[in-house]
Amino acid sequence: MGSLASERKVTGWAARDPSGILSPFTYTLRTTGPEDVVIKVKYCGVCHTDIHQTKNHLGMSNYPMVPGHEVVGEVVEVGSAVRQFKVGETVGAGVIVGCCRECGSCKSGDEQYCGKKIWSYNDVYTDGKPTQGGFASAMIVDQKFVVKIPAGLAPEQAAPLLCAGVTVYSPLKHFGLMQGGLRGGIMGLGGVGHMGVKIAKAMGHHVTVISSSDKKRAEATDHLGADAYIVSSDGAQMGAAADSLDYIIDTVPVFHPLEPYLSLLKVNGKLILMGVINQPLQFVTPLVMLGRKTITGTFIGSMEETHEMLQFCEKKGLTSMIEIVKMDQVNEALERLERNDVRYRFVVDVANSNLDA
Ligand SMILES: NC(=O)C1=CN([C@@H]2O[C@H](COP(=O)(O)OP(=O)(O)OC[C@H]3O[C@@H](n4cnc5c(N)ncnc54)[C@H](OP(=O)(O)O)[C@@H]3O)[C@@H](O)[C@H]2O)C=CC1
Ligand SMILES: O=C/C=C/c1ccc(O)c(O)c1
Ligand SMILES: [Zn+2]
Ligand SMILES: [Zn+2]
Repeated sequence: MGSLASERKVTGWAARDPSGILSPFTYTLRTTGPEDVVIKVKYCGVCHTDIHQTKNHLGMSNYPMVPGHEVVGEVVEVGSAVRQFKVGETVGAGVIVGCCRECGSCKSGDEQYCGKKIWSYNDVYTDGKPTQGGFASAMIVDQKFVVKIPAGLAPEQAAPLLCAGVTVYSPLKHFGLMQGGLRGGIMGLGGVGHMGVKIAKAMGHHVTVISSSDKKRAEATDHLGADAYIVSSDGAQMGAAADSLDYIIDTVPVFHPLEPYLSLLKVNGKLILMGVINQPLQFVTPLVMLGRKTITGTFIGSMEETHEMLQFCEKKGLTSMIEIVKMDQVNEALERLERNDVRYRFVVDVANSNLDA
């Protein structure tokens, strides 16, 4: 690591084009500013968004791009104005690393909805340099976007919580869906979905998994604690669950009809969209009007919610179900993730990887 005065040279694994294939890439991090925390990356979760971004699914990708926004590591240096973090502590960083601090969202503590937010990768920082993510030996992050990892959470377990975990926790809190006894549906049992089951169960909800196949039924009920499991293509199972759910967390990353799932909601039920889908979805309006139902979206969570969620997970003993890989296996991991072949989150063991391989 360089000194406070110099820029740091780091190695990450970057996509170079929409093939999304990652390879070693060396670049420099900015000189540590007063508010900056320098993080030696230990682990980084692999989110489906990493695929959307590296493969340019949204048409806004810039290359070379080092993905990764479920970052856990060790503080190796802090700027002169940093008081809440100390060298040696285990910390995390997530999807955004900057905001305007002036707008309504920033002032109300919902900085993730800031119109001038800065993404942890595939964006441009205030110094004009590209932001690069956590598939790298180090990151430098403004202290506002760094969070302490509770001692009761293993670092590799905590990594997926920095995106998948807070993405579920935030809407449940915001929409007043944290009280026990609610009946929730989790659509898409993947990285976000499996944390949805765990967090909703820990809140005392009856949880139904809605999956595209029967393959995950046993794990969903026996390992994750789901109370029910529906295969979305099975009309009888879907019909039997009509008008039964207070909310559905929809994590499906591809185009899909909404009407079958709106029919599962009770009156006043909420369909909470999380999947990044760059095609219009549709529904006939009576399905929403005649049950006063809500279709809404949600985006990660605030740093305050991230802190709260980590405390909640530690208190409830929640862990993510992960498959740890080294960086030279990351391209295979991304392929498997895209093929829905992971239970349920890949986590890259960055610190023990040979990044120059
Ligand atoms: N809004 C936000 O803030 C966030 C959004 N995201 C987005 O949410 C989505 C899910 O992310 P993540 O959980 O990491 O992804 P995963 O790939 O881990 O999980 C997605 C799940 O959706 C289901 N699925 C996958 N492909 C299909 C398909 N072709 N048809 C039907 N169902 C399918 C599978 O569940 P099953 O096998 O049960 O059908 C799969 O496990 C992504 O689009 C991601 O970009 C992620 C984090 C934050
Ligand atoms: O995985 C975290 C980010 C999700 C995300 C949500 C919406 C959007 O337009 C994105 O580009 C990413
Ligand atoms: Zn993510
Ligand atoms: Zn703002």
